[in-house]
Amino acid sequence: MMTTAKICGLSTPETLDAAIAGGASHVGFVFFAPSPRNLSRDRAAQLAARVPGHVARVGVMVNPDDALVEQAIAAGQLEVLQLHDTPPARAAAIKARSGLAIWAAVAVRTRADLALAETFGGVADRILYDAKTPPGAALPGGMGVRFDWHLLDGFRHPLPWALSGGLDPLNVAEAVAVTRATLVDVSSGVESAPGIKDATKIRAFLEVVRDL
Ligand SMILES: O=C(O)c1ccccc1NCC(=O)[C@H](O)[C@H](O)COP(=O)(O)O
Repeated sequence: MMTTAKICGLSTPETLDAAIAGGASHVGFVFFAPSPRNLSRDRAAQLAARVPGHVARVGVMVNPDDALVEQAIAAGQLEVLQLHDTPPARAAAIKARSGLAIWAAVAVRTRADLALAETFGGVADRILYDAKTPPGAALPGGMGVRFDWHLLDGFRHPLPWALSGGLDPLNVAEAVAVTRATLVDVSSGVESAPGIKDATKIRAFLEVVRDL
């Protein structure tokens, strides 16, 4: 079983380059104004131009309107749209309009939360199981919160999926051993402060994933 990694919330050329050189399969660009990782269109375009063809550009958005989706796709040369807090019908409309692959984030705290994944059948191309952030939190993701990976034990995944939420270089091997995830996603766990990616931590994370 081979596992690949998405490094999310990149905002500088240096850390983007570290993710690419380290073997990331996907890089994530955040388009959500309250996030410390939010990208301007100019910055997204600058970063997108550095990404080689074998690495997929993922745009991360929170129930976006059509204007934001269009601007983000154009600026970030996006190939995948990762949608948080976006109902299935709206995700379907975004997919129909954009023609891009859709990853639906499913926020998990309890096993009951997994039921949401089923509702994206026929709509999403992948489910991203992410940890549910605390009530009232500013962000629905990217907060370094993890969920009990054993909640996925025996769950019949309705779609291809990825594991996210509170991963870091020290716990990702155990997370994959428990869940058998073939794609993992990280943001805070490779940062030195919220929104500040750390190239050394990115390399460390990707080295662990490569050696799994
Ligand atoms: O990262 C953000 O700032 C963000 C903002 C709004 C919606 C989603 C966001 N991040 C989504 C991601 O893909 C993160 O990588 C994922 O939630 C895991 O984050 P972390 O637990 O910090 O590794």
